[in-house]
Amino acid sequence: MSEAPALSVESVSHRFGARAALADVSLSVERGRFMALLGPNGAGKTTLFSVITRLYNNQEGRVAIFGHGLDREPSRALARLGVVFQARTLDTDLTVEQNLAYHASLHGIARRPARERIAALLDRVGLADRRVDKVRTLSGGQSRRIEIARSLIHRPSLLLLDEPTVGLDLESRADIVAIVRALVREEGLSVLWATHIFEEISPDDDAVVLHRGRIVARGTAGTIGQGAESLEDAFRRLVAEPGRKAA
Ligand SMILES: Nc1ncnc2c1ncn2[C@@H]1O[C@H](COP(=O)(O)OP(=O)(O)OP(=O)(O)O)[C@@H](O)[C@H]1O
Repeated sequence: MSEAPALSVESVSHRFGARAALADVSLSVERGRFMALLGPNGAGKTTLFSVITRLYNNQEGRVAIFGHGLDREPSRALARLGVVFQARTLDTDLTVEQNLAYHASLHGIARRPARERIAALLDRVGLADRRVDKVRTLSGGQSRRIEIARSLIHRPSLLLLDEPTVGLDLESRADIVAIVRALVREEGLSVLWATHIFEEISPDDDAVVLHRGRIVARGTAGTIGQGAESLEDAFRRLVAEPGRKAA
C-alpha cells in the first residue's frame, strides 16, 4: 500500500447558515511538499484551516493527517500538525522563551527537553539572541518567526500557515518564506501555505486555487500559470467575477 499523504481533504463542505464557505473541496499535500493554497479574500482558506484544525466540526467529507482521520483518531492526527494562524497569538507581555515554554508545557514536554528544543528552534528562525526579550519589543516579522518556532515545538510533520506574511515588509516576507522552505528541504516538513502573494510561490510548488469555496485549478504553480503571462495573471482570470473585468 502506498503511504498516506501528509494531508488528505476529501469532499469537504462547510456552511455558515445559508452560505456555503466550502463546497466539495478535495486536495492532498504530499509528504515533504510545499503546497500553496491560493484564494482571494473570502475564498474559504481560513474556513478550510479551521476544519483541518478541528476548530469547526467537519460537516461533510473527510480529513486525514498522515492517514489518521480527524473523525476517528483526532489526537493522533493533530499530534502531527503545526499551525500558524492568521491572527497574532503571542502574549506580548511575556518573553519569547516564556511564550514558547508555555506552549511546550501544553504539549506535555518536560522542562529540560523543552529548553533544548526552544534553543534549537530559535536558532532555526534566526532569533536566538532575542530569547529573553519581551515579545512586544519584536518587529512584526520577528513575531511571525517566533510563531513559526512555536508551531514546531512538538515536532509536527505537517505545517499549516494562514497568510503568514500579510502586512510584513519585503525583507521580512522573504525571511519567512526562506525559513519555511529550508524546513521542507532539510527536514522533510510538509506545508500548506495559504496566500495571495505570488512572489512566495515557485513554479514547481504544488498549488490549488480556491474561489468561492470551490477548487477551480490545481497542479504545480507552473502548470496553472501556463498559457497566461504569469501565475498571477492566470489566478486573476480564474477568480474573475462575472460581469467584472479581471484587474
Ligand atoms: N464565522 C463565520 N460566520 C459566517 N460566515 C463566515 C464566518 N467565517 C467566514 N465566513 C464566510 O465564509 C466565506 C469564507 O471565509 P474565509 O474567512 O474562510 O475566507 P478566506 O479565504 O480565509 O478569506 P481572507 O483571505 O479574507 O481571510 C466568506 O464568505 C466569509 O464571509
